[in-house]
Amino acid sequence: MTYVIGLISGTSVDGIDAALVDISGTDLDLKIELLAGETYPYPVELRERILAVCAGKAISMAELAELDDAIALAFAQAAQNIQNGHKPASLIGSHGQTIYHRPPGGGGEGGKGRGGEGETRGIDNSPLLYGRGSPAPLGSPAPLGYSLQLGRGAVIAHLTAITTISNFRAGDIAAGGQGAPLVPRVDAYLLSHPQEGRCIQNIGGIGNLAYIPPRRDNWLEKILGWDTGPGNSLLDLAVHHLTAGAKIYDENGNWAASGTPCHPLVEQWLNQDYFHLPPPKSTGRELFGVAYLHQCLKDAEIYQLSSADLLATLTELTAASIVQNYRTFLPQMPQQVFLCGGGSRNLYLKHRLQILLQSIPVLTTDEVGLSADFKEAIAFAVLAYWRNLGIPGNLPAATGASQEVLLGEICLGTRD
Ligand SMILES: Nc1ncnc2c1ncn2[C@@H]1O[C@H](COP(=O)(O)OP(=O)(O)OP(=O)(O)O)[C@@H](O)[C@H]1O
Ligand SMILES: CC(=O)N[C@H]1[C@@H]2OC[C@@H](O2)[C@@H](O)[C@@H]1O[C@H](C)C(=O)O
Repeated sequence: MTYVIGLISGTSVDGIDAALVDISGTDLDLKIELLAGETYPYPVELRERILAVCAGKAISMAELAELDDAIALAFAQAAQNIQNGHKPASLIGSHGQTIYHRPPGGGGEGGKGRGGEGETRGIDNSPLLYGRGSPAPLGSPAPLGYSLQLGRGAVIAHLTAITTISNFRAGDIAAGGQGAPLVPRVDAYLLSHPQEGRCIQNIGGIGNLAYIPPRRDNWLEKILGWDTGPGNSLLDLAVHHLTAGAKIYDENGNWAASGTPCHPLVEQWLNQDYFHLPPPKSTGRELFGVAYLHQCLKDAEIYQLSSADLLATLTELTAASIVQNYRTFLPQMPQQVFLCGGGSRNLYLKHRLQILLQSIPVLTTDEVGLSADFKEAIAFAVLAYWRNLGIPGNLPAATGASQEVLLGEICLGTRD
């Protein structure tokens, strides 16, 4: 039994999800108990700075250092707070805050071409048109991916005096992988079923899935995972735009539910390259961000949609892109789909997924005993625990890495 803290702020940049978890076992005997889970919202000014950088704002190295420190401090504070009233943790797994993600291959599978503010690349700035990009010159190796998470583990380890593992994506990327998604291996051990094939669908800012076949024969070799595309990112940006910043998300999907999706637009948007790119694939706000929303708004002009219709249409894009990913790339459809992440609280989105998936039940991971809100934070606690035991954390079938690797860098929790 080991008390571990998992910390992550995801692509929604809404705050730091912290989980204090009691972990035992290692793979099929892996067990977790969530002792405490809390979201600590970022101070408004820090959130705005992070979002601006994610949207492509150019900052100086000094500003980058300042941002890194502010994030590390907020993560260390979250680690301290989540332990209140509990036995102290012996390990922290801190994902940090992604501010930039470029998938490998240099083909723009999600990391290129969104043309955000500050974007200086001389490429097609239309996020809807930019896709597979130009091939690398003959003889040159495909470029590795790059993924930058802020919130240095060394600072968290020092401030908390707890050994901290961070920078989880770098090892997978060095082995040629996407560096994402990393949660599917944890999902596999916590959520597999002896008879049922399951999809675990995270709907955060970005959506990702883990496909877990029934737990028999060589099931582990058949697990898949990839980023499906937008989760809530476009919805949140649209709500912010439509309310001039007064609201930042569509609570329970109520606003979208009062509108009607424009299906021709959804069909048009589903032609976008990312949805047709075979896995392994990953993406981020670099593609499904501000510039993407603006292109959507432009496309929607000729239909003269109301605000509610626009939100219903963007919600439909999220739901339909998830289902299109399943139908195109899964060896077979799952028997059950379990949602997690903030989007699982969007009742209209959940309803649309259920309609599109017809007879396949759409549930949440809460219904099988794993917190839908804190699953990602729990997963980074488990990844740290594995790293500490010398157990690899990536799933090459999900990330495309050439091999299993140890994920994360260890900073000992010693104070001078
Ligand atoms: N009650 C709710 N109704 C509708 N949407 C909600 C609700 N609660 C949360 N959300 C959505 O969930 C988002 C946050 O989800 P989550 O914390 O899972 O994302 P994330 O972890 O930042 O992203 P990612 O998984 O891509 O890294 C919010 O920005 C909002 O859009
Ligand atoms: C670069 C990065 O932070 N990617 C996130 C993001 O958020 C959802 C999706 O895109 C996912 O694949 C990944 O995170 C989760 C935690 C993962 O690695 O499994």
